[in-house]
Amino acid sequence: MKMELAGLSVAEATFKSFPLLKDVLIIAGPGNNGGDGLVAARHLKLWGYNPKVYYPKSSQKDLFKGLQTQLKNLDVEFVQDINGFEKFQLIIDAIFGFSFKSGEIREPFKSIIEGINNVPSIPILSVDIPSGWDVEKGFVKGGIREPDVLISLTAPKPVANHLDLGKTQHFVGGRFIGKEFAERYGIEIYNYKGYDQTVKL
Ligand SMILES: NC(=O)C1=CN([C@@H]2O[C@H](COP(=O)(O)OP(=O)(O)OC[C@H]3O[C@@H](n4cnc5c(N)ncnc54)[C@H](OP(=O)(O)O)[C@@H]3O)[C@@H](O)[C@H]2O)[C@@H](O)CC1
Repeated sequence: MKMELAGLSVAEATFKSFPLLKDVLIIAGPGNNGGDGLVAARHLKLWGYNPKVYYPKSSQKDLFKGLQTQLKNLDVEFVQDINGFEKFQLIIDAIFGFSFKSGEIREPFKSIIEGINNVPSIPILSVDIPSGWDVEKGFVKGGIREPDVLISLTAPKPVANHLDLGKTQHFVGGRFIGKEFAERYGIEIYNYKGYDQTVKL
């Protein structure tokens, strides 16, 4: 359930930030961060975007197989490589989230991030953590370039304190947590408007 709502938050932040950039490449990593990307791809497709998904290390868990089936049923294309980034208007970075372990980034993700960094003209929306950044300390060499948008899920992580807020728009999508959970873990409940799943900080 959380992945569904988190993925919806990712799609909503995309729509709020980039309503006109319909040709989106979603790069999904091997864990739940990638799952958020798959869910976001589905919503974006239904909202009139033209998402394509690159999912080089797909999970064999039933939940993830189901997410892929849903996308295929909606004619969302899974690309087999990402040569020619230039044809996309926007990259959604759903490669690594809060379980990323700093240090050497293993392939194929090392080369994927290098490829993204080599095309600075395409904006990036990062899901929860800019991929390759240290979850506590922020950017480290080899990490993805500073994203244009970060959507923090559940609550902002320490990495968000290292963003250049002159460049990066920061959203949070955590409407799916209950009051009791928030109080227990000291999580701020933001002022979500109407039926919005996200709020811009
Ligand atoms: N739980 C919740 O409440 C919620 C969670 N949510 C979402 O889940 C995300 C966390 O998901 P997660 O824990 O599945 O892990 P995630 O960050 O996707 O990546 C793990 C993968 O990365 C890999 N890997 C690691 N280091 C690596 C390296 N150096 N180089 C290469 N690979 C490396 C690692 O590989 P392994 O070590 O297993 O070989 C593993 O396969 C979170 O950020 C948010 O988006 C939201 O939906 C809201 C509610």
